[in-house]
Amino acid sequence: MNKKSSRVCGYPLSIFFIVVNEFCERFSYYGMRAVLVLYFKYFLRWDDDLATSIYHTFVALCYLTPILGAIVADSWLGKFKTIIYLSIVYAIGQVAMAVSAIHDITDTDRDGTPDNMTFHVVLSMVGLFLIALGTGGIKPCVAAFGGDQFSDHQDRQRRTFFSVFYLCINGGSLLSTIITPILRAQDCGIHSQQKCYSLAFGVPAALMLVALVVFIVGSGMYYKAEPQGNIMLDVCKCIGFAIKNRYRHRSNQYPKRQHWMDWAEEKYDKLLIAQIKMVLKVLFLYIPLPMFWTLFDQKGSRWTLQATTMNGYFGSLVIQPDQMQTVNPILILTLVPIMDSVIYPLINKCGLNFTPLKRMTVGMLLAAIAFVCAALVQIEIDKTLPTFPSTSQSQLKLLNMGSETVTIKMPGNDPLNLTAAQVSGQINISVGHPEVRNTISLAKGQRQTLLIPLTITDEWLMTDDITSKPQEGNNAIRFVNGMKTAVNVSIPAANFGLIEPFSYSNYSLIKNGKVTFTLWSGSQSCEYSTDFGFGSSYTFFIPSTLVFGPNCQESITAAEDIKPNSVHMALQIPQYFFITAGEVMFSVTGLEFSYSQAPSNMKAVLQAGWLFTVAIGNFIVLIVAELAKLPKQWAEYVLFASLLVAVCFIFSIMAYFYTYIDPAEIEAQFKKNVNEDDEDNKHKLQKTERFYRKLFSGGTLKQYTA
Ligand SMILES: CC(C)C[C@H](NC(=O)[C@@H](N)CC(C)C)C(=O)O
Repeated sequence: MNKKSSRVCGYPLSIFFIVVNEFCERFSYYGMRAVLVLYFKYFLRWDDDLATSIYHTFVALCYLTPILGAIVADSWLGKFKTIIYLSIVYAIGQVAMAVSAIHDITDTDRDGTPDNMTFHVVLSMVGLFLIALGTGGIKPCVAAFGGDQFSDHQDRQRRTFFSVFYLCINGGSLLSTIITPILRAQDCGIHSQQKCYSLAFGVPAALMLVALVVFIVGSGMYYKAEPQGNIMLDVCKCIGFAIKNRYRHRSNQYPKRQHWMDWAEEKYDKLLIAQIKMVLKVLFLYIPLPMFWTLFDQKGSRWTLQATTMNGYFGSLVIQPDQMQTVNPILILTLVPIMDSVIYPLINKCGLNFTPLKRMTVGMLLAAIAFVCAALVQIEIDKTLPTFPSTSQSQLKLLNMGSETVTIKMPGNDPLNLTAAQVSGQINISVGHPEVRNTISLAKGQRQTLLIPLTITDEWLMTDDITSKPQEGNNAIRFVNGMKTAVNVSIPAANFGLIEPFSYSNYSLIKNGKVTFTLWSGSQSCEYSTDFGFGSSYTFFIPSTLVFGPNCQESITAAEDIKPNSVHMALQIPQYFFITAGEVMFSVTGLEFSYSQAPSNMKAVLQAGWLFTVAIGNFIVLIVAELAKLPKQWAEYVLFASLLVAVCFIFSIMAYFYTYIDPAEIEAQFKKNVNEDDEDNKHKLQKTERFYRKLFSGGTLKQYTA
């Protein structure tokens, strides 16, 4: 094999183009993904369920298409051409997404909304399909192509390459997940200014083109392994023949063979059989691995939801719940160099042989620890959550809208004095109590507020209050108007509308931070400013005594229906730390392991097998979450952690019996022996065969040194 491209510090120069390509491609992918759900929801106007389902289907597809790309690369086009062609498909997909997000194209009435939504939906779905084909298709090829650039003796350099490759993945994704949401938030358009999704998709499209150009520029420097015919078809036929032949010779009269694949020997090349054995051995080892990804991929779902129930104020910096996910790539950028240059060498110095499979096992355990941390944080959060009424209970609040003190006697409760404009705390009442006055009807499982009018003999009003934490860390706000005139309340982001006298508005969701409400009654106005945290709910009461003017703020009463989140988001950092440390040990190692243990003609196929474990992991999340349906979130985290520990135990046993191989060495031996036909070499061939028979039945070929 001639792999003599120009070298810098012992590394082939060609890998520079490959890692830059990966950086740009991951920027493109994660940047587009960061705004995808919002595009579905706010541009295509889909509901939450549809948006989430299509999003997850897209992500799952991105991890299924690697198999397609790998087969094309290993059997037909070779990795280089596959990367070029699929990158073009990918870039077209990104451009289609950017064009689909230009509202002006179909906005014939120029009101800012597209008039032919079908056009935008179809174009974006075609775009997403092409992107899934492209990103998934090239993924196993780029990693394997990078590995191909190293000579067989450059194990150490190749390991460093996979670490740098992983750094580029995370550098690109980190940058894009910060940048594209900012681009989306800009206003742009020809006839009307709207949120700029076209720019948020356009920049990733441009980066994909850059990735393609960079990859082509390096063309003259790459080592390009030629595909060796339709290898996947040969593999399938060979396996099929071995199974059939074994079945035909099932009777005891036929001598047993070392490995069931040896039953293909009558028809197939010994080298191919040996290569299939190598692949099957690794694929067998992959069986427990999806469980790691099951936990890992919950960062983007469960953990982000957990963050929405937490307080994101870091001093003057406010972190939004979904921004917590960037902790993962940030930690990757710091942990990969630390592991490579400090931790692993230190472990080595201690005389421990920290083999790839041991690293992966430890990575799994770290992920399980991360979920135990998540469960502990959840228990803390649960302590701070309001107690909502059970199905046989009602909760009632009283708000005295009058200017006199009233005394309220409730069955089973002490008399309660409420001064003017005062709101009581929650009162728990068992519904169906015989003494409850029939003038108010309490609803089971509900929180309600009884608005006591200015004149006590007037009709009493009951409001239905919020019975769950507002979603996504928002604050649910409403106004009660105790004045004799209607009041209009607005803020730049929401309008509560005109609130009639002795009436109340619906809840509006408001983001955290300082908000100034403007109250209008006729030509008179009043400004009311307040600071919101995350996940609270308030009822603001406008009393009959309100005097519009500069000091009006003091007359308004804020009744806290749900406390703002108090458990700090920083408490999620340990779980992010453990899952990322686990990822470095598991994923970076697995990437390199999949390359190093694959036969030369199936490198991309094994990379695809590795990525397939990610796809399966994502499906397991859906299945376990559906089946388990645990009432407490912390219990679900503990369940996932326990499942991973169990799987990790099985994996460690499988790993114990795994023998590391050097595929290049095995292949070289077979090729050499097949080419020589004298007696001596026939003898050698037999010796080699005996050697590999021993190997595939569990002997030790290569002592792995980290
Ligand atoms: C499944 C992984 C091999 C995918 C890998 N992801 C990461 O490296 C993450 N740490 C990135 C983060 C932004 C989620 C990838 O190739 O994207």
